[in-house]
Amino acid sequence: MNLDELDHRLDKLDHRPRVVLVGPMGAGKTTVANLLAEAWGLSARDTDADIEAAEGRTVADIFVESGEPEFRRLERDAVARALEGHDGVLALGGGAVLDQSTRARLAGHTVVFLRVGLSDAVKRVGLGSARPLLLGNVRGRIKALLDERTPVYESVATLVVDTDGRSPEDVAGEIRATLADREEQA
Ligand SMILES: Nc1ncnc2c1ncn2[C@@H]1O[C@H](COP(=O)(O)OP(=O)(O)OP(=O)(O)O)[C@@H](O)[C@H]1O
Ligand SMILES: O=C(O)C1=C[C@@H](O)[C@@H](O)[C@H](O)C1
Ligand SMILES: [Mg+2]
Repeated sequence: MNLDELDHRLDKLDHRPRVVLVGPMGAGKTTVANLLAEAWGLSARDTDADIEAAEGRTVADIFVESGEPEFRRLERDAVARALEGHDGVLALGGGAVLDQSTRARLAGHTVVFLRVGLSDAVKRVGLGSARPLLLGNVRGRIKALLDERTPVYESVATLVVDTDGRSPEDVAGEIRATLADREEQA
């Protein structure tokens, strides 16, 4: 490896997210990412927000106007960019891990799966239309997504944290404590 290649590799290492949060809608990824970033003095980034900023339209509008496959393509690229260019806390969209290349990219990262059960997820997402995959039958859609995706979240996670009945602050506190313990032992 020549010096340029080495620099490039080191540069990439410097810009790894401190932690990547995955999990279903309502798990609290965006909320907990902000709490962790604040506690660590880092910035929080969210791939849904990145996509909305780049496209100048909401996730819901992208689904309606361009369809889910186009959203997933934008999401795959947004995740790849954030994994290489963000050294803070990164929240992924709820369905990002469905993409095989995204799952491969997550290998070697600290990935936290925020687990949430059906009843807490339904309470948290409410009945709004900001989440296009839930339109029509929020409870039924969330149940189907949880059943289908839980094994996928588990497969990429290096830490699983239960969030049911807990405050976002409590969840963020557990993540900080567990990661600090692991670092001490490493
Ligand atoms: N542990 C928690 N307990 C109670 N409410 C929570 C908890 N975590 C998040 N919430 C609330 O649930 C709602 C959804 O949280 P948030 O937007 O962070 O979820 P998300 O995982 O980012 O969802 P999405 O995948 O749709 O972006 C917010 O109103 C948030 O305040
Ligand atoms: O779970 C999902 O598939 C989604 C979750 C949200 O974060 C958004 O990325 C979008 O609403 C799709
Ligand atoms: Mg979110």
